[in-house]
Amino acid sequence: MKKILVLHTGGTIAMSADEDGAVAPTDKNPMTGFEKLFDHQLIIESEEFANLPSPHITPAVMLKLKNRVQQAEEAGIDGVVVTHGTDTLEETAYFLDLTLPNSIPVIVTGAMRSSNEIGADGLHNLISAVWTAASDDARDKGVLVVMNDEIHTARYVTKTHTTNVATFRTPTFGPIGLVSKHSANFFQELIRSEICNINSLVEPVYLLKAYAGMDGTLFEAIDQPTTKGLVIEALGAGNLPPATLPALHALLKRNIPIVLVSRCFNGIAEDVYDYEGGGIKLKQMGITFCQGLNGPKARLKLQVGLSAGKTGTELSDFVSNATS
Ligand SMILES: NC(=O)C[C@H](N)C(=O)O
Repeated sequence: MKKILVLHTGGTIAMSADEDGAVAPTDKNPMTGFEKLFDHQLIIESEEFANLPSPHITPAVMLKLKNRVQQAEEAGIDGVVVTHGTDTLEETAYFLDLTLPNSIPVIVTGAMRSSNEIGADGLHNLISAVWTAASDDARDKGVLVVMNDEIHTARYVTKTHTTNVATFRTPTFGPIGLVSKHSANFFQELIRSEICNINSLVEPVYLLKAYAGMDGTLFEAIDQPTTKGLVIEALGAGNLPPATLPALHALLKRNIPIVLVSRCFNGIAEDVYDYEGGGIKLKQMGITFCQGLNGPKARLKLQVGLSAGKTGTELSDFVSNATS
């Protein structure tokens, strides 16, 4: 019998809709009390993380969650399920993936429909997540996201649709496994990356999205003594409007690390174009290209690297690739 800890943090999975269809957190989490569904597992539930809509989840909460999962493995727990709102689910899952040194399965799940809506998906996702957390095949695979019968890696999964239950997708190569009635089935594995077992957070690290006609105004606005880092979702393969460059030079002059990803849904950022604001020029300025992550995850990777005390080349090597 496996001991599975279910950490409830909130989100639509723990919400209900009123007669007008307005969705809000409930007084009693509707996802608790299902231990009887898992006669072969010992389910331990915890609501210590309150009942937060995931737009209220911060990196500080993610760090507490990381410490709680680490404590659970040291206490002999065989697997952990985290129920979470889907708006920031991929960020919490990736933060845990970057910072958890343990090998037990850690599965993050949620729901796109609240608990009392027709076709509610929360309980099905919770059951799938528990079966995956209890699977020996889910060990040493990093943090996983289980939604809609699919198993995705925290590193690459992203929310692609505002309401659809199939919203979580992994661009390019898809899920690494599928959940059938009572088992988790894997058909891919990730190249594991460095783990930073941090216990504090460096902040603030900003994220800005580039757009046609962008100038330096927003970059000047974050050029503050407190700023610790910046990630830019750049145009195409990794290019920026020329009007942004003076403000970026000013940030780099103050040794503020700047990391660049593409705002494109698929593909990777690389220094291809040799014109003013092109990727080759940006790399020559000292901007680090991050391959394989979206903007929010690259921001977390930069923040975790800084929080682990990385600087200079060590930091740029750490953030330059999803697998580094
Ligand atoms: N489906 C969800 O959970 C969305 C909700 N707004 C949340 O992230 O808390």
